[in-house]
Amino acid sequence: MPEGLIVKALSGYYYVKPADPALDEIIQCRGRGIFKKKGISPLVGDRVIYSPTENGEGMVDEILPRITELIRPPIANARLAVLLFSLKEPDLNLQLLDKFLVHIEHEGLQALICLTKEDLLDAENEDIASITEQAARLYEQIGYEVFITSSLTGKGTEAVKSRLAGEISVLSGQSGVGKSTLLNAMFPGLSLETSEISTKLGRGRHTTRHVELIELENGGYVADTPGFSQLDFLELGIEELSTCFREFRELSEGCKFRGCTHLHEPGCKVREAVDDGAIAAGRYEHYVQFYEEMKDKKRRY
Ligand SMILES: Nc1nc2c(ncn2[C@@H]2O[C@H](COP(=O)(O)OP(=O)(O)OP(=O)(O)O)[C@@H](O)[C@H]2O)c(=O)[nH]1
Ligand SMILES: [Zn+2]
Repeated sequence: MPEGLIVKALSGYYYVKPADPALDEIIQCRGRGIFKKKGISPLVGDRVIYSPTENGEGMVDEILPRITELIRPPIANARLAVLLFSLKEPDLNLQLLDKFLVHIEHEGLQALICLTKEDLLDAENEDIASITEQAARLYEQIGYEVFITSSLTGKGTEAVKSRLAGEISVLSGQSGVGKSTLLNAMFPGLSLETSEISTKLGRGRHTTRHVELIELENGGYVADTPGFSQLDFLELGIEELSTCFREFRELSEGCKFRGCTHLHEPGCKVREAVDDGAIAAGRYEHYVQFYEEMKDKKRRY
């Protein structure tokens, strides 16, 4: 039976791209009734076994094991989360970046940080230039890949492009940080609509949503949906939060108390590292803020 990739799901149909490169037509498929009975739903990004039916359509018979599974957006097998944060317009927001990173760590994806609109930094913006450098160095030290990009000058775009090859990626970032513009700069054939145009039409690009994978010319796929649209912490246990701060993980094993929250317990290695400067104060501050936010939510629900 042939294998394929679900690239779109809409109105009960799954659109499957055959794995065989000789078959370049997308096949419109239904899912087997058994999936529904078992409470399984095929997802965009699923590798599946399908069988062609007489009417030129097909049937998804089997879903191959997933390596990751996101709920919002509903996508299987994405391995890379590309986080876009503009250096200006809007200003770099490291608290939001850390929030995204918590979610990505929780989902088990790899994060790739793109600091966009580098061309907007000029001689008058020395402060921002040094904040940018510091941020890039900080996140690299923690173990993330960081790219500084400009879709206007092309800086960094080739490097990001080659990282997307062969991967299923989700792009995340606030509205206006340049997601569509970056995709267009990397893959001119795509001609994605950017914000200016959609505001003219008086509606956001992402108002009617179905999830779809955009095939890239280098064998990668990007989800055409804002990734991680829901950034509340409802799915995350409060005790899991500190494990989503990568640089806390190993250190926390040395904390005096098991289940140390790193807030006020004596003998806390994480807080010691903050005092020594081994953990950035800003990251720790965000940890405390998110912790409080989660505690608050628990009280309300
Ligand atoms: N100067 C400069 N402007 C950019 C760059 N990238 C994007 N922009 C501008 O930023 C605005 C928003 O860009 P989009 O690509 O539409 O942003 P988006 O993240 O896709 O936004 P949403 O579709 O709302 O999620 C547009 O006016 C772009 O021209 C860049 O590298 N440099
Ligand atoms: Zn601790």
